[in-house]
Amino acid sequence: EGALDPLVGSAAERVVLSDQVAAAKWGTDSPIEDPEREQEVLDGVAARAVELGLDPEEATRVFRDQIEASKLVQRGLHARWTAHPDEQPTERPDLGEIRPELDRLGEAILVQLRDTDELRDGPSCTGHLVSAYAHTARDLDALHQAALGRATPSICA
Ligand SMILES: C=C(O[C@@H]1C=C(C(=O)O)C=C[C@H]1O)C(=O)O
Repeated sequence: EGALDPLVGSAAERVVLSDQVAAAKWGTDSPIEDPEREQEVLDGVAARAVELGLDPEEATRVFRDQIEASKLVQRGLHARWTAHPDEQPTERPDLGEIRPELDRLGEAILVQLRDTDELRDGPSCTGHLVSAYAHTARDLDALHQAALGRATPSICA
């Protein structure tokens, strides 16, 4: 397993969990983009980054990309469900139960950022990142591959 595989794997899990977010919001008034929740996520990330000895600005940059990737999945799925009503979700998960799962993955991502801090600062980062992306993306469909691509560029400093 490559050095960045766990980190990119957690980013992929967050992208896949965004399917549940998309289903929770489908057919409701809840918009895909919720700036207040985004700010909460980013404030929490910055505070936790300091505790872990990470640069809070770097950690925040990584999470802005995680958030954009999640919205990419949600927009992609809502477009798919509009075009193909037979694929619409039949059950609506509770957003209040999914957000703690997103927070749990966020913690994993932060710990993995800490564990890879030195490697990510060095010249081998891009190679490790491409390799981790390739391993991880194999298991994803095109939408989630695109989202993982959106989630990962900020990983190398
Ligand atoms: C995932 C959500 O959708 C969007 C993406 C967010 C994220 O990735 O953390 C946060 C708020 C929303 O803009 C959500 O509403 O929880």
